[in-house]
Amino acid sequence: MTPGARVQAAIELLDRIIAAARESGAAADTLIARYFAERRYAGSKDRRAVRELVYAAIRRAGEVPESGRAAMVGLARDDATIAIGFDGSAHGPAPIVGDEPAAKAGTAPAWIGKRFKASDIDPAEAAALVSRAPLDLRVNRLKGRDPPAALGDLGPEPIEGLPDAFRLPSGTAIEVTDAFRAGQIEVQDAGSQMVTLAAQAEPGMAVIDLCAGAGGKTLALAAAMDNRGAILATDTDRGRLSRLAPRADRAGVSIVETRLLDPNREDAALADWAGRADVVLIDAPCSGTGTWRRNPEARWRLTPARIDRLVATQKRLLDVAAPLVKPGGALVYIVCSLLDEEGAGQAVRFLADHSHWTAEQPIPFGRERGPGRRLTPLHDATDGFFVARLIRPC
Ligand SMILES: C[S@@+](CC[C@H](N)C(=O)[O-])C[C@H]1O[C@@H](n2cnc3c(N)ncnc32)[C@H](O)[C@@H]1O
Repeated sequence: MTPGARVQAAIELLDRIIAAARESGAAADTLIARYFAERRYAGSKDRRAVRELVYAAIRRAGEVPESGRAAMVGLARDDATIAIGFDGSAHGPAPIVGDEPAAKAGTAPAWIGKRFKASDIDPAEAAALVSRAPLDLRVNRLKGRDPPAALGDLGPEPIEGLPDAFRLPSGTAIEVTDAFRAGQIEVQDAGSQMVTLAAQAEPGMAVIDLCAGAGGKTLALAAAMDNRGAILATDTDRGRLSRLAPRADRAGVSIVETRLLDPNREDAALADWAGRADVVLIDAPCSGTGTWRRNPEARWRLTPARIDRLVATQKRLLDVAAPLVKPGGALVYIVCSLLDEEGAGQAVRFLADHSHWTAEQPIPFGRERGPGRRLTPLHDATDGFFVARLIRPC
């Protein structure tokens, strides 16, 4: 593809991604995969280059751009090498005219910017939320403690405080390695590994992973438990939960039972676990403001109403989880959001509503935020998280 054809492809893709963001359609990665499935003639170098252009345009625009062309014109105004692609050739976009509208550069929609300010996220912290994330891995202790030797050539870097973690440059194709296929390593952001440590999971414990999804944290808990004890992994999303069992098999994990929950009827489905869990971990559904490094177009999809709904679900899940914890046990509350209303605010509310519960220091990472701790990309070089460890009275 010529430089012009690459810019034109990026414009077409951005149009689809913008429409999907407005209509709650498919994610950018899915749309990019579909686009190239229809264009088999594009080689891997072209695909990579177009993808880079698309993500650079997404990262640059805090508000949803008017159009794919406006997004790319904005990028071209910052970078002359991209402006060359607007060449008016057969497969390229028309040349940029003098006062043509361009998407404004920014970090987040203005209304989210205000909420960041209220949560003490300053502009430098907010800007780091849309930087490029590295690729973090967790060595699966159940299959050996050292990073697989075969990955040595990729230059794995250790991550301070996390003996099982190492970091590779973003974009490393890890899924094709034998070590990945054999379950020796899992892809998991360092922040996600850090907040999971708040569970203090040990062999023999009974643990509920209430919002287990496809099991990212479930597998880390099982490894910390040396595959001894019991984990109940639940979720309301059948598709995500169904991906957990094959991942557990690959990782050599056999202590996990999965259970699909009905939204709003979780208590009935969990009655057999009342007062039994050493730990209930809630990795709650949230706005995901802490994970924009990986899916920056997510900030175009958020609305105040959606955050209100998430806050209500988080509160409900905390109330569902409390009776499942045994006396003296712990409720670990996690969100990958930097907004206090989803993080520290929820923990404060829970402690006010549940007398005699107390908050313990959850992890030795990040910075204190209310009754818990917060990790941010700028301060901790991880995705953004809030975590609290709440103890049920004996
Ligand atoms: C942040 S994700 C979990 C990610 C997962 N723990 C991991 O580490 O990969 C939040 C999950 O909460 C689930 N969820 C939403 N509402 C729920 C509910 N009422 N009960 C249980 N899970 C719920 C979503 O389907 C989603 O999988």
